Amino acid sequence: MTTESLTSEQIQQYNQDGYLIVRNFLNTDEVEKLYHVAIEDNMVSKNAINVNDSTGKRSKLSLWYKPGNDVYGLLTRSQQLIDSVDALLDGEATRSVATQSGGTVCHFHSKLMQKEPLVGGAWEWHQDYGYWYKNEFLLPDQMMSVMVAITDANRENGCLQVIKGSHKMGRVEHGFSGEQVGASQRYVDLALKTMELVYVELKAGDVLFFHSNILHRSEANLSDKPRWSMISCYNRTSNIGYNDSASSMSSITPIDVVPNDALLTWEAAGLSEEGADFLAKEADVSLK
Ligand SMILES: O=C(O)CCC(=O)C(=O)O
Ligand SMILES: [Fe+2]
Repeated sequence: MTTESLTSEQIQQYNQDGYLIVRNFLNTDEVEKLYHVAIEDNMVSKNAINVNDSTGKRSKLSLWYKPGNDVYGLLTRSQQLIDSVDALLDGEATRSVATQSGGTVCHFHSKLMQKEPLVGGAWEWHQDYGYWYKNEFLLPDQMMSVMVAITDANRENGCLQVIKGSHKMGRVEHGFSGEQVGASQRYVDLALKTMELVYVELKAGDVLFFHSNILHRSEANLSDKPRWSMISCYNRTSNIGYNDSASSMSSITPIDVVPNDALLTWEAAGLSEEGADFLAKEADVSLK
């Protein structure tokens, strides 16, 4: 794992663009471990939810709230990742206020996104805060997502696309689009008149940090290569989700941080039955 702190230029770039890519965040051994555990993880497949796109293509995802002692948990709780998130959340102006009010970094949820070759479906344009608003979190600047590429992600296998700078629009209206909830097409079209659409191509081990209000989507995976990634979402203790249904209250529970080498050196396998509180599709207000 990289041990370099984010620079002030990187923080500025995140605040300006709404996202930041850190290349080679994980080294080859770490990615290999993550990949092998993930593809053989019975708990991941057992708890996978299928989400259809508007053309009937199907994506699989497994979502849990409380980060555990499994490989994913050790990564999401690693000092390096938490320090990076801590440096990016809030923006400079409100940082000291958030810290004073106990704004420690918390883990909202993580999901393993499994976009299989040829069948892996698209995700409509949306803001993650478009969903999280329904959970009644009030402060979008205190929420973000971190995508860890477990396999390479590129145009061919349906990498993430973002509209650069769109987080500055604030929350956009969302409505149903097939089984998914998507942002108002009108506002997406208007954003694209002046803002750049960026294909976020990642190599396995690269990490993308993105603001809860950035508009993003991805296309179907029409290639013969899988596109697997883990998305971990973070919050601060100072931002209460008044309608957050997760019983673990992980979104306002400070993270039990682990050293960077835990992922490689601690004995850790896949998800376990006890502890991990998986999302059942019918339980989540934001998917309804
Ligand atoms: O994995 C993707 O392509 C996008 C998924 C996403 O944006 C989400 O689950 O919120
Ligand atoms: Fe998203």
